Amino acid sequence: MMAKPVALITGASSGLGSIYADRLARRGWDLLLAARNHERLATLATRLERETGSAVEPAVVDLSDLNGRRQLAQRLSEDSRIEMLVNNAGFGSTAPLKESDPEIMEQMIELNVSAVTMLANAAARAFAQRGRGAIINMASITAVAPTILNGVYGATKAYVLALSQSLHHELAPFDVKVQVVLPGATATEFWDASGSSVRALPASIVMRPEDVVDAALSGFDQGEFVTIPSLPDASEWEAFDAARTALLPNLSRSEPAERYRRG
Ligand SMILES: NC(=O)C1=CN([C@@H]2O[C@H](COP(=O)(O)OP(=O)(O)OC[C@H]3O[C@@H](n4cnc5c(N)ncnc54)[C@H](OP(=O)(O)O)[C@@H]3O)[C@@H](O)[C@H]2O)C=CC1
Ligand SMILES: CC(=O)[C@H](N)C(=O)O
Repeated sequence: MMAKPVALITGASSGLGSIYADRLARRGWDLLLAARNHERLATLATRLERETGSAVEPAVVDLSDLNGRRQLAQRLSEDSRIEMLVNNAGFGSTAPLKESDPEIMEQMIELNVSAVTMLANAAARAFAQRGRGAIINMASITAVAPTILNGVYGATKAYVLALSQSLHHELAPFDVKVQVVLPGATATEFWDASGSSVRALPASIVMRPEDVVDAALSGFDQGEFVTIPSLPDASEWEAFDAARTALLPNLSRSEPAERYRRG
C-alpha cells in the first residue's frame, strides 16, 4: 500500500489547529501534530486514528524556544513524507502596547514570527526540491486592520501576510502551493490568553472554528492564495490588492517626488 502524505500542523492541541487535524485526517492525510500540551495531542491523535485510520504522531514542542523550532524544522527538512505545513500556532493580546509586558510581546514575536519563519523556510526549501507541497500560513484580519487588537499582534500577522505574498511568488515555479488565511474573531481558547472574553463580542462578528477551517480548506481547494473566511465579496480583496500593485512602478525612482522638492 502507498504511504499517505503527512501534514505537519502547529498549534494542533486546540482551536483551529485541532480542526485542521480532524479535517485533513478525514481527507486521507497522516498527521504530525505539534504543540506543547502532550495530553491533548495524544487524546486527539488516538481519536483521529480510531475514527479515520490515519497515522497521527504527536510532536511535543515549545515553538517559542529556538531549539524547539529548530528540531521541528529539521524533521520537516528530512522527512520526505511531509507534503503540507499548516503554520498555525500563535497567540495574541487585546491590550494596548503601552500597557503590555515587553517579555510577553517578545514571546509573541518568537512564536508568531520566528517560528513561522523557520518552519516556512524549511518547508520552502524541502518542497521546492521535491517539486510538490503546500504551505498554509495562519494570519488574521489584523494583518490589514492592525488597530483592532494589540499592535504587536497585528504587526506579527502583517508579517505573516507579507511573508506569504513573497513565498507565493517565489514558490509558484516549483509547484508549491501557498495559502494565507485571515480569520476574524473566532470562538477558540485564543481569547483566554488575550486579555478579553470572546463572550463580550457581538455574536454577529464571531465565527465557529469549524466554519473558519472548512472555509479555508474550500479556498485552498479553489486555489485561492488569500482566504478571508468572512469576506462576502472576494473582489473587495482583489481591489485592495490591485491598489497595492498599482503603486509598484513608482515605489523606487531616482528622484524624490515633486512635492518633496518644493522650497
Ligand atoms: N481565535 C481567533 O479569533 C483568531 C485566531 N487567529 C490565529 O489562529 C491561530 C490559532 O489560534 P486559535 O486556534 O484561535 O487559538 P488556540 O489558543 O485555541 O490555539 C493556539 C494553539 O497554539 C499552540 N501554542 C501556543 N503557544 C505555543 C508554543 N509556544 N509552542 C507550540 N505551540 C503553541 C497551542 O497549544 P499548546 O498550548 O498546547 O502549546 C494551541 O494548540 C493563531 O495563529 C491565531 O493568531 C487568527 C484570527 C482569529
Ligand atoms: C480579529 C480577531 O478578533 C482575532 N482574534 C484575531 O486574532 O485576529
